Amino acid sequence: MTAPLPEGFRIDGWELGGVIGSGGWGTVHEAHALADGTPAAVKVLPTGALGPGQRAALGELVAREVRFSTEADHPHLIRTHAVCTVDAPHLPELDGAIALVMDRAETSLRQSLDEDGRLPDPVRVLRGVIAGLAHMHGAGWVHGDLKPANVLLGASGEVWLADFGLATELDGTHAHMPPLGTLDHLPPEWWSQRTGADGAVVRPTADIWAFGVLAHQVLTGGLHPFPGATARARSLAAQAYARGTAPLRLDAGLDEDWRRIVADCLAPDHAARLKHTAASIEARVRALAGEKRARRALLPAVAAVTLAGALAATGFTLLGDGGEERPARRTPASVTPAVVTPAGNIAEDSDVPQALRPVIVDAAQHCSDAEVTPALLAAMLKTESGFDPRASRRDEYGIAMWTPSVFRAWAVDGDGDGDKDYWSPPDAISTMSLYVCWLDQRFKQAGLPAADLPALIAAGWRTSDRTVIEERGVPARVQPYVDEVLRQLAVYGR
Ligand SMILES: Nc1ncnc2c1ncn2[C@@H]1O[C@H](COP(=O)(O)OP(=O)(O)OP(=O)(O)O)[C@@H](O)[C@H]1O
Repeated sequence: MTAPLPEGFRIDGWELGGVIGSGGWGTVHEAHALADGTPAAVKVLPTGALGPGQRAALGELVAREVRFSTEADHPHLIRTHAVCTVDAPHLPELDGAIALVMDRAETSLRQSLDEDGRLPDPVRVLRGVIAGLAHMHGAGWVHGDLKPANVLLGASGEVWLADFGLATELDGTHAHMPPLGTLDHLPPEWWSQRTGADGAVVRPTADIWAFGVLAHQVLTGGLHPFPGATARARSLAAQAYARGTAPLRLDAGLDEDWRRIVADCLAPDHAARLKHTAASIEARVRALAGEKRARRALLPAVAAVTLAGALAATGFTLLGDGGEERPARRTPASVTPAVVTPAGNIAEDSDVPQALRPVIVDAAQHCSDAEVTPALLAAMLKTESGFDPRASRRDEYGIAMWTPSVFRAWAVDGDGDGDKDYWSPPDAISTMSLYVCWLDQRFKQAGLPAADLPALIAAGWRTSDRTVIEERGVPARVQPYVDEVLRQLAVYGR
């Protein structure tokens, strides 16, 4: 094994700290940006000692990782910020090595399960994992190596999928990948597939199987769903189950809802698993997490209002005639007596239309970062459009005033009608939540002051993540907008 680069070594604009760990291809270091101290992790992949075949394989892995990471920005996918070449003529083994500069995680899910067994909030972690996976599949990618070691956990509670070396773009309904992967998370059909020159066929249903195994592990403090002392034995048990010669025996500690989700993910073959997409599993996990959270926080009746009811009550209908929606003006929300507002929920006596509240609460729950609350989303919507789904201004449209090109890059189908549309409040608000969640994480990673995050998020929404990070605060030109959001936030979140 090559000795690591020394602490203090500089690669382009980054200075290395201590070693975090090593994998099959290289070593991961702590690091920070010389310009502003932004923490990062740098994966150093030496190429010197590799034979030509290995070097080509490594080049391929890096190219996939980088291409994926630049194309698939998402709050639950780790980002590669830069790819550099190590310039160290005095260290021949490392000279010319590839260095990937990434978001820095605190630990991995593997490590947390090994050290702590049961996680404090396993469902939140699973929500992050399935949201990242749903985004990948939606963007036409398969992860191909989903396992606890490839789920990284950030210092502020971020949940990131990592290691996209095996991520492969879907080619129609499946893609090919080299036969690597990890025994413990490979679907049973993998063993009967032919591996031609292109490698094994990998389909989204393989990730769904892997999520089923991972969810079982996370919910049971690390137990694999199939018995066996070794990965080989467990995979044989999974194959026996898939052939129908052994039943699926999930841990007795799983509650009924989770038991159903895990069993669906572990449907015995590709065809049976096909009907459970990452998006449908994500919706079930979110509903489960939302229900439990709502019960815990004793939310008012909003959580029970259905989306359809909410839409009908706003006068917003989704019509099939040429895809045109015809929203009607809402009647003002009726004022109800003030109640104690759980932190971040919307004050009952505020002017946020009642019918929009479940939509906003649901969208905020999609983000696991504490700053993205229903009250913050409501304050931004009020400031943007006064909650008017038909609002427009230059090239910004709808209740969240989305610029179409930006919306397209992030779009979420919040109302589940198969279309992503900024005129639809659930789509516009869910997408807003996803985007501000990402802004929040960017600003935390950049080390901006935690107390300023709501203001910074509002500023980032009006400008960009880069502008706010470069200015290390709210740019003067959007200060009036930010002040208004904060004023509304104080009213809604009190
Ligand atoms: N961005 C990151 N931030 C913090 N720690 C990281 C980051 N990426 C990887 N690590 C940690 O560094 C160690 C090595 O990771 P690496 O991805 O190189 O290998 P691996 O995933 O353990 O194995 P392999 O990639 O060979 O399957 C692991 O402990 C991993 O949790």
